[in-house]
Amino acid sequence: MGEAPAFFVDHLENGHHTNGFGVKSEDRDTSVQIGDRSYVIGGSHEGNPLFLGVQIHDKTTNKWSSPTVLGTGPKPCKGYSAIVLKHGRILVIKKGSASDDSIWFLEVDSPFVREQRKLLGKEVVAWSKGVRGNAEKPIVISGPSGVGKGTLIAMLMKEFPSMFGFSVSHTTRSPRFMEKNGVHYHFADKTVMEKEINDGKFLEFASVHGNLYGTSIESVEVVTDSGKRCILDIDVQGARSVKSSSLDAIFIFVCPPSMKELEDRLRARGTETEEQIQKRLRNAEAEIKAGKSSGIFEHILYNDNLEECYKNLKNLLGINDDAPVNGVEVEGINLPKEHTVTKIEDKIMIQETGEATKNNMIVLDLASINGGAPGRTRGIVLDTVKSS
Ligand SMILES: Nc1nc2c(ncn2[C@@H]2O[C@H](COP(=O)(O)OP(=O)(O)O)[C@@H](O)[C@H]2O)c(=O)[nH]1
Ligand SMILES: Nc1ncnc2c1ncn2[C@@H]1O[C@H](COP(=O)(O)OP(=O)(O)O)[C@@H](O)[C@H]1O
Repeated sequence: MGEAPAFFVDHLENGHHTNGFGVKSEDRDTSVQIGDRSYVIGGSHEGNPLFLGVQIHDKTTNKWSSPTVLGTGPKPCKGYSAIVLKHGRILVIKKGSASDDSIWFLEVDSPFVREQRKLLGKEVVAWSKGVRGNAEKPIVISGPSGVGKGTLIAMLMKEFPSMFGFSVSHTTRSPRFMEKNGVHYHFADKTVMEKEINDGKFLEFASVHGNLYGTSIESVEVVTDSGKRCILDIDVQGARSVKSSSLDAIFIFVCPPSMKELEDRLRARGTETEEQIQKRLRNAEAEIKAGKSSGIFEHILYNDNLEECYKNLKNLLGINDDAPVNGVEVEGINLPKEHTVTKIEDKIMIQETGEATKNNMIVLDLASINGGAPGRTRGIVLDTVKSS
């Protein structure tokens, strides 16, 4: 898909037009055209006033459709500017919104959306909030049951509580003694979880040791929004799905020193029945093989001596004793309530309008944006050009 020409900002003419659902679009709706399709952004999603609506009009069939909308999108507001970017994204700028909620990307044909469309077998679009600066990449940690993933992650979160946040997965397995719902896992009913997977609420999911596990899009967004670096403890199948998404993570596989040691650790943990231990050990061999040879993981760690392994983990994450470790500051983007938007190459010019205007212009440089749905689009550079 080619990039739209500059100055491509299109508000619906006269603001009123009846769509295929018999719903009147209001004058705060905004539409953009990509090929034969118009994407109309405005109103609410499926009658829910908390979610901004997205509808698609196909010129060739003259039909309207309501796509499945993935990710937590912007809350509806008074008006929007929308502009087509390359790689199947639409930049949506909210008028008169809070500074941490002003810049959004609606992905209509990104690799993530294409993948989800195939998976769910229906029309899909996905929201991703735009943030300034570059947060560190999320971390995916995989490895066989009992190798020490949870232990290593707990050490990292304890030492650097403001830097790392854990993506709390959903699972249909029963909670272990000491495991808390919403902290270690969201313990879920199978039917409910399957429905949510069908509704596109999950970034990835897999059947592991006879239970369903999955990472919801929201669980990743919650961590990213807190300015922390997201850690995902997921199996190899899940890691493969994340690898093909736009999450742009670091992939680490943890190996045991031997199968005998793995078995001893699983038994010593005392959380599984003998039958479950046997199942996990059977699966371990295939997981280790896949972990080492699949090309998914750029780092393999051996967890023999725990302290040494933890030190190696910190090293590969770029944490050493000399470097200060802090959370990432989440900076907002303050935009004028009334404005016009124009685009020249990767730069978006936001010009204040209205009576009390000082004619200052805000420039968003999108040349280095990265990440995207599910999660946040990072790397927006912001500049203010003052009128002389
Ligand atoms: N694909 C996927 N795997 C997960 C998820 N959450 C946990 N897992 C994996 O499921 C497996 C079993 O996890 P768990 O029952 O907690 O047992 P443990 O690994 O022995 O602590 C591990 O390999 C986890 O990495 C998830 O959201 N998605
Ligand atoms: N390097 C290590 N040496 C000995 N025991 C370990 C080591 N790492 C972890 N353990 C222990 O092994 C058991 C399994 O670790 P855990 O973190 O629960 O594994 P996972 O999350 O990969 O299933 C726990 O009882 C933990 O205390």
